[in-house]
Amino acid sequence: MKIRIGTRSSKLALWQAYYIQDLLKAAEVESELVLIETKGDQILDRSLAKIGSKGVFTQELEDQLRVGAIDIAVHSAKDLQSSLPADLSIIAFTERERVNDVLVSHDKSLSLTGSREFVVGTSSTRRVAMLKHFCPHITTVDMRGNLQTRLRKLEEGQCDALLLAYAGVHRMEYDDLIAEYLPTQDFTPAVGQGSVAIEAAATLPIDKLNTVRQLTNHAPTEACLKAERAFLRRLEGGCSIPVFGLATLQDDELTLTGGVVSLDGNELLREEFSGPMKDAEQIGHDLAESILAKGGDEILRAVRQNL
Ligand SMILES: NCc1[nH]cc(CCC(=O)O)c1CC(=O)O
Repeated sequence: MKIRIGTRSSKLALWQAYYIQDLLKAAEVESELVLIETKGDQILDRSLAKIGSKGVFTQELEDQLRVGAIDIAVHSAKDLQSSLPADLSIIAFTERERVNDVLVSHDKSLSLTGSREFVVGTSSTRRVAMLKHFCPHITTVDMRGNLQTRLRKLEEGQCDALLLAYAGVHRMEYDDLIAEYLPTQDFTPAVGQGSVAIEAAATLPIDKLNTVRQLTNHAPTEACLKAERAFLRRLEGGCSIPVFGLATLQDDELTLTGGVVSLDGNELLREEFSGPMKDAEQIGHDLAESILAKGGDEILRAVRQNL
């Protein structure tokens, strides 16, 4: 058996693809990487929210899954839209990395907890809105491009710091530049942050599916991501709306905290729901219903009009 692994060719995407390849190799399962360019890789001069986030980093990979040119597609779970077409599914979620966002800078004395004013580069609507909410003294500048591009912009002085997912910073070995780990209680990460998701078409032969799943899936992470993704799905969101969600497990009890923040940062709704791990998707759905009923629907309507 040989597994063809489809991946984008950014350094982070390649790290993820090699990570999957290594998990397969440990069980002597052969694989090869197939590099695929997506719209998100080509268009670098417009914000993701404006391109329309739906499938911007995934569409071309999904096309190749459908025609059977690749067996699996590897994604950051965070970048995968919350509802997939009926003929595609996620067959595994890898064990999650630390989920925090981190402040990245050459100036290690920078912190978001004080009142010091500085400029933070980010292209995420969630991070911009959260900074407005928790740190109104901070100025943000839009910063597209892969991690290497953003770091170059930091070097050039276009901003004083970047706000990024720890997972990506660590995987690219930029830990030395971490000035601060943001607490997840306030800066709750994006749904799926820190896990690698494997997508496959319904036509993937069952022996390949079982092999890949058995060697790469992490059951506790899967339960958490199912809850988070059900939450996001009910809000009809992808990674470009200012929604956050994080599930954790204690024994078999799953706790999901999540919410939404208005683009101006003025309103932030957050709630926490718990229940047995087997009800992960129900918990996510129920949390979303509650957030919508408490004013989340209004916030999201305004967000969609503004993007
Ligand atoms: N939206 C881009 C993206 N997709 C996944 C990661 C980091 C790795 C991860 O969270 O799995 C990043 C960069 C970032 O948000 O800093």
